[in-house]
Amino acid sequence: MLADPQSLEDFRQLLKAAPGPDGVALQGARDRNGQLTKPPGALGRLEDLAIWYAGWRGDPRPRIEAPQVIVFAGNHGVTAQGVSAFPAEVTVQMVANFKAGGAAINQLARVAGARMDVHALELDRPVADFTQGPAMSEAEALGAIRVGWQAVDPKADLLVVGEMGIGNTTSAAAIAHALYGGEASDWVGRGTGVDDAGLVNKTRVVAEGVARHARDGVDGIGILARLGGREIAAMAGAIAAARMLRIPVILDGFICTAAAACLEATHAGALDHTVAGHLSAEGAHVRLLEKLGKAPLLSLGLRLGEGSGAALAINVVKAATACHSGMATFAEAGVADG
Ligand SMILES: O=C(O)c1ccc[n+]([C@@H]2O[C@H](COP(=O)([O-])O)[C@@H](O)[C@H]2O)c1
Ligand SMILES: Cc1cc2nc[nH]c2cc1C
Repeated sequence: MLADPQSLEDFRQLLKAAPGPDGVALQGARDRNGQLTKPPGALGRLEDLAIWYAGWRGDPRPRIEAPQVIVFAGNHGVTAQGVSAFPAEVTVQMVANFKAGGAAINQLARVAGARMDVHALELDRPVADFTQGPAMSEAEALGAIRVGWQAVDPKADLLVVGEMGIGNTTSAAAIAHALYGGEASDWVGRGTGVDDAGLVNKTRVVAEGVARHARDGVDGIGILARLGGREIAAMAGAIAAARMLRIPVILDGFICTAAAACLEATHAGALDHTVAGHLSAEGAHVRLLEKLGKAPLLSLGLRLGEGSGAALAINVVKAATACHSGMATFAEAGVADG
């Protein structure tokens, strides 16, 4: 069994000591890719995806049979500042909807052939409003990271982490601003649909939070605790646990990517086992992905969260490995290889 992080410092050390891809499997997959019945490079990014996946799984001819989607939910004290177009009660109501199978992510997980788990994190106890103090104490952040860590099925062969949390685009914008600087307005978007006045207010809230919490010596994990939320910390924990288990991860939208960015800021390379599933319509997602050097697989104008864009991208990664592992080589098919 994968040992839990015992403290935030332990979590930092685990990130640093995490395994890389299997070099032999990577080379085997590259060699196989060069022999498949297609002009070199003709499957575009599907080829890179299949090789990347093979390296992390340690298998030059892998199959995807057990994808897992995990949705984490959390509530945010910063909603008291009027930063969302929807009331905070929607978080608990949507959790009931996930459990009843009625949300978009239930349908998308089913289409992708993925198992889906839902973890609601202390919804009756929102994290603190970060304009007033740290969103979470170290102990609270660790607790949420551990929920995410333990939620990953060691037998899964592909992972999507998604979230539900009214107010969490404010938290994600504050994380991005704290990690990458610029102006607060560079990172703030409309979330569930705030109007122009709402956007101005949200920008002020993000600027205040970052001015209060982003100081020299506060790393990605420190930022995660001070400006994040339980569902955001849980996503970070799950992404890190997947790395220990060599399970490739597909990142979802703006909030999921902000959670992931906290890991990369703490230890460069911590996201090498991840791909960006899609580009969210939340304005700053494109900037965040650029900072991480990740090109999204899909761009469909989604801005839902829940893991929806990443769940759609499971089908793309599955298609990439199906081609890679199922296609005949030139020699097997008796096709002239130019
Ligand atoms: O994934 C995204 O890029 C995304 C963009 C905008 C909104 N959301 C979802 O909307 C909620 C947060 O929006 P807000 O306006 O309450 O901060 C939260 O439940 C997210 O899952 C998600
Ligand atoms: C209805 C609703 C569903 C969501 N799913 C993820 N974020 C959401 C926000 C709202 C408001």
